[in-house]
Amino acid sequence: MIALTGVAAERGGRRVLSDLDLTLTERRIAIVGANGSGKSTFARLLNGLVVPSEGSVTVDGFDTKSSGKEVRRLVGFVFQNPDNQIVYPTVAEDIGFGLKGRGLDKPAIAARVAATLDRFGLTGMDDRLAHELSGGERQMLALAGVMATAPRWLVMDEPTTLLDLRNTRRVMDAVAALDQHVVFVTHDLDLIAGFDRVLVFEAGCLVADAAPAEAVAAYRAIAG
Ligand SMILES: Nc1ncnc2c1ncn2[C@@H]1O[C@H](COP(=O)(O)OP(=O)(O)OP(=O)(O)O)[C@@H](O)[C@H]1O
Repeated sequence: MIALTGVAAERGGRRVLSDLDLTLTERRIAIVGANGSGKSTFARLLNGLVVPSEGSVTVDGFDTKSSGKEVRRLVGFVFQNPDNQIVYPTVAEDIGFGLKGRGLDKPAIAARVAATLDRFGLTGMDDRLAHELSGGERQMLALAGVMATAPRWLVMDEPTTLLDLRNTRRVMDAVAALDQHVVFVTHDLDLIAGFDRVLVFEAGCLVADAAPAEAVAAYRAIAG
């Protein structure tokens, strides 16, 4: 469970989110709202990339302020642009990187990398240079790299924005197959129809928190 208690957050010294009191337990949670409404900031609060200026955020009891390391193991984060998280030249090295420091020996890392490539449709791409992959392949690599570390929660910040229809479908199919809890930030309202819960942000406030049909109607009403 992720719990936000009396949370406010600042970016660049300015308050951009206020009055957040909610618990997240569902498996598929979407975050929608206008540009600048605070969606990315909310997503970043969940894994400690941003810590609250007021209140607290806890993940399974670990506070993001005082237990950042534990929180980042529990909550994986996928950025809009995969280039922000692919750090190693080849596909296999990049996935292996995230597994270092977890008490796995070399053969165990190799086995986990191979299984992950398989699972995300990247089989045989081990030695491909990440920067030579297509945008869709790079986003799958970013997702695979995070999932290889087996987080309990996955936060995705507009992961399909740079993708064409086919690759968007590919990412959404991969997400649908995950056992993990997923928090998914998007402007594409078609993608979230089957989600359990949708949070709507407007000007730094949570203004609707409901099932998709009701939340999307509230969002459309606000957007005019
Ligand atoms: N690093 C930063 N420094 C200063 N201000 C920031 C920073 N990041 C975000 N902000 C500001 O915080 C507010 C909320 O931004 P945030 O990125 O959370 O919104 P968003 O809803 O994700 O927007 P978008 O849909 O455009 O991605 C905006 O006013 C933005 O300008």
